[in-house]
Amino acid sequence: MTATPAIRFERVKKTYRGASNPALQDVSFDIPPGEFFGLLGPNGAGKTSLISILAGLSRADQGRVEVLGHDVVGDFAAARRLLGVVPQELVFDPFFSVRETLRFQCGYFGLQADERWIEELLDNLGLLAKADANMRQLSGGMKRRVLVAQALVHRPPVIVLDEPTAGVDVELRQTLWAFIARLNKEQGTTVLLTTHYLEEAEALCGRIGMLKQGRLVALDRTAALLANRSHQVLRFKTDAVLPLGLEARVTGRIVQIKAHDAADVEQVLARLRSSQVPIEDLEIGRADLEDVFLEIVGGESP
Ligand SMILES: Nc1ncnc2c1ncn2[C@@H]1O[C@H](COP(=O)(O)OP(=O)(O)OP(=O)(O)O)[C@@H](O)[C@H]1O
Repeated sequence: MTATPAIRFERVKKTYRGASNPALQDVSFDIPPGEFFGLLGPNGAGKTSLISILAGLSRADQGRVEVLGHDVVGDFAAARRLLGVVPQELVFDPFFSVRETLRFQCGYFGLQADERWIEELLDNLGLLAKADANMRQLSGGMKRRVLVAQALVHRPPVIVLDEPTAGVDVELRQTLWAFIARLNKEQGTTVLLTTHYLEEAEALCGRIGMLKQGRLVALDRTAALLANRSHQVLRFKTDAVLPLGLEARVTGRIVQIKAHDAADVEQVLARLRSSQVPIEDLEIGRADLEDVFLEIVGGESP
């Protein structure tokens, strides 16, 4: 017998009023307990819509969504209590302190505040020094840390993070991921993450789903997604303009070109040489998740 999935999406459809295209079209997949799952897709693919339905903030037109077997509509209170949601937007009551915000959140779930756990959260998220500061006095990065603590304060077995690292500094990203990875590993907490940072998803997520225009276009183990790509990638830096017709991914000075075999590599290098393109720091590597993403989702940025 298979365990009840931590999260189940079953034929979820959603079209916003007045929209010409559906935001979600027949999305179905399960996330088993204990998994670290990454949901990827370009802007407007439907990631936030799916998470809003899961969190009970929005309703699907059709389909069913469950958290550990509890329907998010019919059994809303139970489903919501099992979820810790870190939303994309920073919304707070500015008159509470950090500690009060966390205590208040426990009350929302009808639970007694667990002071030891609150201290642990404050400590692990680097918030101890700000624990008694009013929310309005905090920087954006600190507010984001509180959002994470707030999502975890009732010890949910399933955590949902909607682009938690958008625009945050390296230190917070590292602190956050170390803590979430520990909860996943040590307590078996299920994690559903959306992010535009594909290196993050590649490093953290055991399995990945990709949405495109509201449809699930890929669903596999991260390692399998990477292994299925047969090509290598030629990476180098240059300031010069590339020869016309050479298909490349360019990020600032960094150029990446697909190469299927050694003959391909030779051919690309010969073209660069004959066009007198000076190159630095040349390396040949494996395709990464960004290559896979671009191949599946088709040219739209993550
Ligand atoms: N409240 C709304 N009313 C109308 N249309 C909406 C609403 N929210 C989202 N949409 C539309 O639904 C589609 C999916 O949007 P959604 O925010 O779910 O995508 P996303 O994958 O989270 O994008 P991003 O990466 O930019 O956050 C988009 O076409 C968007 O314009």
